[in-house]
Amino acid sequence: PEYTITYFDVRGRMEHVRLLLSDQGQHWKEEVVTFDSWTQGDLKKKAVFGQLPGFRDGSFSLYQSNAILRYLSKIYDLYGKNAKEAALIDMANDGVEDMRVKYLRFIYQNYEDGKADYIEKLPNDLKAFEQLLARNGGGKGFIVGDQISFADYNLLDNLMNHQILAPNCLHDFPLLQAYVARLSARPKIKSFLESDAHKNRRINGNGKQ
Ligand SMILES: N[C@@H](CCC(=O)N[C@@H](CS(=O)(=O)O)C(=O)NCC(=O)O)C(=O)O
Repeated sequence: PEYTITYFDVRGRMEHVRLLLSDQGQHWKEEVVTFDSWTQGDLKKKAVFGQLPGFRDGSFSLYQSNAILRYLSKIYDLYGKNAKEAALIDMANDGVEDMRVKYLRFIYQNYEDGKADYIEKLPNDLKAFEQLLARNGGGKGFIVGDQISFADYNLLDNLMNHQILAPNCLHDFPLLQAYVARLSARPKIKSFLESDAHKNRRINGNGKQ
């Protein structure tokens, strides 16, 4: 397949898709959009919702990061084994999306003044994922079922971003701590995380993390 990611030079809302593609042994092209070309060119007008990321699979074009994630999950069998598992995966992914929206609002609108409060309140959100993991076979595997799903890549990226913001944020969540270590040690994920492409890409457009 000919995959292309069209996005700003950030991890942002696409690093979990990059984790998924890497873990599934896939390659992709990066079409990096600068803020100038975004405001002066016609990319914004062409984007369905006037926003990035965009994703192309050959001539097939898609926007909305969670739609991109779900599209790929159907190609690589990352959506659980049945309707119930798929629904639980959707529930977990929607929970990650809620955390992401909160994180992005904090990063872009209230970083300096809101940092202490955001970090203090973090356990309230993390606890939900610790409990979700615990309910799935004692939390030694994936967030739902006994195979990796697209929600795992999203949760992993989200947790790693929060460990950069607050290095000890998983201190009281042993299952999540082991989960991050376990998933980031998967060989293809490990080499992606060690790549310059990943390491040199900022998490957020304003450089705050
Ligand atoms: N729901 C969309 C949100 C996309 C979005 O907010 N994109 C931002 C960039 S980022 O927050 O994803 O980094 C954007 O295009 N901003 C520029 C603009 O809105 O003109 C998704 O999940 O893809």
